[in-house]
Amino acid sequence: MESQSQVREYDVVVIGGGPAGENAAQYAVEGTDMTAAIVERELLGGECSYWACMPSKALLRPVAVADLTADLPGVSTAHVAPKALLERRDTWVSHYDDAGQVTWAEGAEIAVLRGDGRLAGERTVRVASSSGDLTVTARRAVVIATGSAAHVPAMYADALPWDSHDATGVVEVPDRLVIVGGGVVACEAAIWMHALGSSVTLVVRDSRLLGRTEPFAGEAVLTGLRGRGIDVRLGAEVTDVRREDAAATGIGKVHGGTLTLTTSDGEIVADELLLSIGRAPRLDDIGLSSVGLTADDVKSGRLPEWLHAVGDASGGPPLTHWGKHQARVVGARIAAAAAGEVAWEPDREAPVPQVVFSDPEVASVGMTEAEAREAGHDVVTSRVPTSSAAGTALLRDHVAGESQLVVDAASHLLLGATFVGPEAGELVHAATVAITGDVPVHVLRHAVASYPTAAELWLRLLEELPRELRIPPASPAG
Ligand SMILES: Cc1cc2nc3c(=O)[nH]c(=O)nc-3n(C[C@H](O)[C@H](O)[C@H](O)COP(=O)(O)OP(=O)(O)OC[C@H]3O[C@@H](n4cnc5c(N)ncnc54)[C@H](O)[C@@H]3O)c2cc1C
Ligand SMILES: NC(=O)c1ccc[n+]([C@@H]2O[C@H](COP(=O)([O-])OP(=O)(O)OC[C@H]3O[C@@H](n4cnc5c(N)ncnc54)[C@H](O)[C@@H]3O)[C@@H](O)[C@H]2O)c1
Repeated sequence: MESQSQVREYDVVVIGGGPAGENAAQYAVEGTDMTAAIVERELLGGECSYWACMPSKALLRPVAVADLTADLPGVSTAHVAPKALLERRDTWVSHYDDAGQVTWAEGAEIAVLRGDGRLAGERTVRVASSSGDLTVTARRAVVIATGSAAHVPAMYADALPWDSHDATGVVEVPDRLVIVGGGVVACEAAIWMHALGSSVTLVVRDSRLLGRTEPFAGEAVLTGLRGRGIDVRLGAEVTDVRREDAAATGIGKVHGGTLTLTTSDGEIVADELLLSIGRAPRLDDIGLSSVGLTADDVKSGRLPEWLHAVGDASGGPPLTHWGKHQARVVGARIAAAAAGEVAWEPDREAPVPQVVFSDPEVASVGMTEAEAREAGHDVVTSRVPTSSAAGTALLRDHVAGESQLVVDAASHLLLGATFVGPEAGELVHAATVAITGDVPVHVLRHAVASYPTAAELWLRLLEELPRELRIPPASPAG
């Protein structure tokens, strides 16, 4: 039990024990004699382990496999068993018990301090818990890794809508579920909730799904969702929400009586509403003003040398792998500085890949065609049906989607890539490597993929590029 006045000192103190915070602590002290502590107020492992990536993918994978068997002659068609599907989810979230992660932290010699962490001055963090306050000072660095929180506009608040915790932690499957939003959470949750038995309506304010990806990817997902019986209303604005007897019944349970949504596309009556309209860094109430900083300072990286921000809290792309990458970079910087060295880093930021585990799967990295043009590149693209390689066509009977490369005509360098269809998430990594390593497309043509693997789609994409991109660009005159 901590006493009111207890003070402890570590080399590195991390506020927030999600994947980004855990990696920052680990990479800062690993192989050194420095000490680290992670302050966590809920479960060590964060959103990703219990309420986001892990449960959502545990729910989606069996659905994808069942879909595949329905499109693959030679095997019997499998069906989703809702109770077993939820049990699989429970296993993957360790029944909401973080003992395994605590064992990992102890093994890495990282202390876990339970409670609410707030900055309380330079290199100082106050940890408040039911067992009293603890003051922790950091000899070297403090890392903010507090994650992000879902947007809930005032219009929705009284209806107590579901957020992603409820959707990934679903216990009671509502008969009629309306999902507001057309982004990643909406496109993934629609699939597992439909598979569990909900009749799903997606209300999308924009004219397309997955607005930050190539338009052809959003169109393929729209066709996929509608094809499985999900009602997708594009360009529909919600103007009013009413609910009878809203009640805080608990995570994943239906939060009260019937809901009525008034939208520009008519009235929708449902048993539950999942709000998935984006997230924002969780930077309120972490004591930034005690060191003269604001949330904007954190998001724009204007921080004193002892303070760092990683993961969703940094305002960067809210993705686990990106947060973990930032954390490895920051951890290495802290370790190097403590040794009087400077950590090696590439001279530009790595490209950010993302996989949307929708139907069909969408994977992208780097710039879209529109982004590349906007950035002033002379752009060449090549787009082919994802079924157009023997290896992709063999994966199932009907391979939906197209895939595309975006290339800079002057340098022959890959600027971006999007894959839609089976194995998209695996196909995109070669693009990430090519962009990170500045491999021009005339060289990539000589990276031979095995026949007949899905990776041979790369050959199809590269062959579709103009012939002049098959040899090195002419050197600039002079
Ligand atoms: C439904 C869903 C599915 C997703 N699927 C994927 C996916 O497949 N792939 C992917 O890359 N990304 C996915 N994401 C995004 C991913 O979950 C986040 O990018 C990732 O969890 C961010 O990690 P983090 O460590 O920055 O923050 P978090 O995982 O949010 O962890 C932050 C931790 O800090 C703690 N904390 C916050 N404030 C304090 C405080 N003041 N004191 C003490 N502790 C505090 C919180 O309790 C939490 O444990 C998904 C997100 C959602 C919502
Ligand atoms: N597979 C993955 O990698 C994965 C899965 C789930 C979530 N995530 C991460 O979580 C983040 C949050 O996901 P998300 O789906 O909540 O956000 P998102 O940013 O992906 O999509 C938000 C959607 O809500 C719409 N919207 C915004 N404000 C609105 C409003 N007031 N009314 C109606 N619609 C509105 C947007 O137009 C968009 O369609 C994502 O940015 C993503 O990085 C990743």
